[in-house]
Amino acid sequence: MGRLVVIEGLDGAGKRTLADALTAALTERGRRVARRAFPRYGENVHADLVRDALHGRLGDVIDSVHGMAVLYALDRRDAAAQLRADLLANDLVLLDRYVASNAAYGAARLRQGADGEFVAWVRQLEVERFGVPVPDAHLLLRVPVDVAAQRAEHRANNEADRERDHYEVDADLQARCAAVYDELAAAGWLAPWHVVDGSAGVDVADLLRRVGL
Ligand SMILES: Nc1ncnc2c1ncn2[C@@H]1O[C@H](COP(=O)(O)OP(=O)(O)O)[C@@H](O)[C@H]1O
Ligand SMILES: Cc1cn([C@H]2C[C@H](O)[C@@H](COP(=O)(O)OP(=O)(O)O)O2)c(=O)[nH]c1=O
Repeated sequence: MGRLVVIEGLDGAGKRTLADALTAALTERGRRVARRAFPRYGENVHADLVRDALHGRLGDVIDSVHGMAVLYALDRRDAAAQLRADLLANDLVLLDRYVASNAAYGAARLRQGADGEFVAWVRQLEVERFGVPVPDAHLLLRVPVDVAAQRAEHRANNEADRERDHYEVDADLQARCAAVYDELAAAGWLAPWHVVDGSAGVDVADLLRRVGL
C-alpha cells in the first residue's frame, strides 16, 4: 500500500514544479510514483464546470462558496476509486492540491479560520460523506504572497491557456488563504503537515528525508 502525499499552497507557489522534482528523484531511486492534480480539468465534468466558473462563464455560481466547494469535492469523489487503485499499485501517490485546498480557499473566501464552520463542513462532506481517501501527509509549500502572485503572473504570460482566474487575481483572498493554510498546518488538519520554504529552490533530498519517503 502506497502513501498518499498532498502538496498544498497558493496559486503560483511552485507546487507543480515541486511535484516534478519529487517524482524525478523518487523514480530515479526505483520507487513507483503516481501523480495527479486537482481539479482534474479536461478529465472530469465537475472540474470543467469549476474552470468555467473561475473564468466567469457560469453566471453567479462563482458567488456561492459552498456551491464551488461541492463541485471541487465531486471531482474528488469521482476520482476516489482510481486513487485507491493507484495506492495499491504504487509506493507513492503524489497529489497537487486535494481536500485541504477546498478548506483553505473556502474559509478564506468566507473570512473564517481553520477552526471555523466551513473547514469542518468540508471534512464532513468529503471524508465522511463522499469517503475520499484520507492523506498520509501534506507538504505546505510556503512562499510570500507577492512572490506567488509574481510567479502566477509570469506563468500566465509565458504558457498557453494559463490566464489567471478569478481566485488568482484576488490578492486579498490569496493573503487570507495563506493564513488559513498556516493554521491548518499548525493544527495538523486531516494528516500531518510539513512546511516547506518555497521562496528559493527546495532541497529535494532533504525534504524526502524529512517526510520519510
Ligand atoms: N523555486 C522557484 N523559484 C522560481 N520560480 C519558480 C520556482 N518554482 C516554480 N517557479 C515558477 O513559478 C511559476 C509557477 O510554478 P508552478 O509550479 O506552476 O506553481 P503552482 O503549481 O503552485 O501554481 C512557474 O512559471 C514556475 O516555473
Ligand atoms: C482543488 C481545489 C482548488 N481550489 C482552488 C485553488 C485555485 O485557486 C483554483 C484552481 O486550482 P489550480 O490547481 O490552481 O488550477 P490551475 O493552477 O491549473 O489554474 O481552485 C479550491 O478552492 N478547492 C479545491 O478543492
